[in-house]
Amino acid sequence: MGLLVEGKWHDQWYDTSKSGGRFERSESQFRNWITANGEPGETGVGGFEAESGRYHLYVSYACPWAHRTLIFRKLKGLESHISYSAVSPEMLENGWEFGEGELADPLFDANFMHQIYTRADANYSGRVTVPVLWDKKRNTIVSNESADIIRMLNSAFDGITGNHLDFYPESLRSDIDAINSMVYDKVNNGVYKSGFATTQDAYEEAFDELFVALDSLEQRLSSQRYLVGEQITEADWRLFTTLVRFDAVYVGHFKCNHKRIVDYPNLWGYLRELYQVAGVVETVRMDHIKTHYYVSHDMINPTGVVPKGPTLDFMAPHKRDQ
Ligand SMILES: N[C@@H](CCC(=O)N[C@@H](CS)C(=O)NCC(=O)O)C(=O)O
Repeated sequence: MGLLVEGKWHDQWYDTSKSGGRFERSESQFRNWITANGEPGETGVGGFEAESGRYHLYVSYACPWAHRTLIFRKLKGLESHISYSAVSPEMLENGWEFGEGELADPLFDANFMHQIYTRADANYSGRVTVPVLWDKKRNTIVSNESADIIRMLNSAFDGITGNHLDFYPESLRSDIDAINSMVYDKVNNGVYKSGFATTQDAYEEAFDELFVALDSLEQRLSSQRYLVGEQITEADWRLFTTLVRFDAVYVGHFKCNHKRIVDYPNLWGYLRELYQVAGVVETVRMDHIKTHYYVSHDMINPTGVVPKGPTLDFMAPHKRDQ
């Protein structure tokens, strides 16, 4: 694990010394926006129009942020329009790396993800994260922010695909934004704040906030089917990718062990329902998920031994429609 400083790779773990042992996530730096006709999008930069075959998505199957983008590519019918490839699950001294066969880099045959970043910006300083949405025409990174990428995929290509499913409908936007910001801080990022904390206080603070949030989501899902009512929105997919990793990884590896998702009847049924949505199961690679976390974070798990369990029956009937 490491980062680029003015285009040079440095192998170093997150620095929590100035934040009282707290893990602080850095902001994504590539924030361009694809729109139907290339007009500037939400972040104000134009010139990236939706075109079939122009863009490539680099993901890790292990990563919950990248996983969101794979789900949107699938549900929005973009498979023949946006190519994708996955990196190896182990993230070691060179950061994310490409592998053999389906884990190779199909565009440049690069060895490491940091080489994709320096192709876009030879002097880039910052973390080398996935997902990355690459523009084959302008030879640069459109975006390395999953929250932005799923918004683009939600609408920019509708004229090409004819798929008008809308996971961010106008009338629900303020509710979606509100739940997203709580879920991001306490749950999506909350599990990382718990797992990467280097002091007892920082860990307990993140842990307590995480389970207060999960309790409130459990409550919410007792009276409504999805996070903002009766239709699946972006907010549900953003929560899903954390929930699906929770019992297999976050409970043990990130010490989020007050309760498992299977102990919450509503969250567990909801998780199974989302998992069973057509197309989603192919985006979930539990082998990559477990290997990535347990092997890559050697300051948390120095032996790199990957636990065999737990057994999770995501296909059991969810009965959320009753
Ligand atoms: N805000 C980014 C976060 C992406 C992110 O942190 N990805 C992790 C993998 S789960 C990563 O690549 N970490 C490498 C690092 O921090 O050096 C997004 O949502 O796209």
